[in-house]
Amino acid sequence: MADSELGFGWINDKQFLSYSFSVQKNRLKREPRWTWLRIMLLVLGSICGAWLFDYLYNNNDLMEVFARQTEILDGKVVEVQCSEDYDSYQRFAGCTPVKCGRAVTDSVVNREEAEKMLSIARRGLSLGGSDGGASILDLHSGALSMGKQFVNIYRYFGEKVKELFTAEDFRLYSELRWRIQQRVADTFGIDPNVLHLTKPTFFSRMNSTEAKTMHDEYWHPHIDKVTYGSFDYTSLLYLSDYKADFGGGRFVFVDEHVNSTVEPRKGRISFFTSGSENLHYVEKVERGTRYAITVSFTCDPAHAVDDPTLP
Ligand SMILES: O=C(O)CCC(=O)C(=O)O
Ligand SMILES: [Fe+2]
Repeated sequence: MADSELGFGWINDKQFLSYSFSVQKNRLKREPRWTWLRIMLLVLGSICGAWLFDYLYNNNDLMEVFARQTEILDGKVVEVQCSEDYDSYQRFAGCTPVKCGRAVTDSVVNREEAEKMLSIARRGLSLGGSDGGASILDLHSGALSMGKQFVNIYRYFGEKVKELFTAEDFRLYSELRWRIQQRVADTFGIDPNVLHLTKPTFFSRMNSTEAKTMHDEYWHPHIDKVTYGSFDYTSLLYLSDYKADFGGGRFVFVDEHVNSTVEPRKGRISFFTSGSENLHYVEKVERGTRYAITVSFTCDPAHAVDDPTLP
């Protein structure tokens, strides 16, 4: 065979055979190293790719789950350092937070009781509702979202309200409020009797309808002590289930490095000291409807309110 037919004009058959043998030998020698290098590059590339995808397309904030919807928590408590917010207000020894933190429990209110509270929320909110995605009903003042404003259900609907709620509804509210108060006091090492219910105490209903007024914009980070003044300890009783009833709408504690979420679960109570050590927001609800009730406590007897009662 002529050299030219081989296509390698500058070597003959014998040279070619010996060349290809030595190339194969070298390749065999090099192959394990190259294979490992390729695998390592592939793994590294995949990790970087996944990280980049997550960074570009998912929420950029680092998040950890404090309470997952599927968990049943007896009581999960995390202590955080108290902010100085409480110094701007009168301090009440044995009540004003000196130990601050956040906690979640699924064992204070059962799902049946939460279902009954949900029924109260549905009935009350059926009278009105915001044009945007967030409606509230404040049982204490009677404030109900209506279109782009609020009305007083007790004045606006008069007798109709009496037909809507029963004495049992209000009894249940008082019973659950007292149980929550005891758990809050126990967790933060204070006497439950030094705590007072404070206003606003309200049901909330959130969905994905576009906001029409600033009252619909529940997703801004805020400090309850600043927003509501009298609050020292905030509690939230969730009346629907994250994922099953709605998407989005997780509660988020905003922290320096990693935010942490509470996934609502029917009957779950999330409670925390109300200062800036517990800056938080609610994620936008993406689908379905999310119900909750805010029940909060003050140390200041001047801001105490009685339990709501039948008008
Ligand atoms: O519904 C929630 O999870 C929180 C609501 C809230 O932050 C508030 O009412 O101040
Ligand atoms: Fe809040």
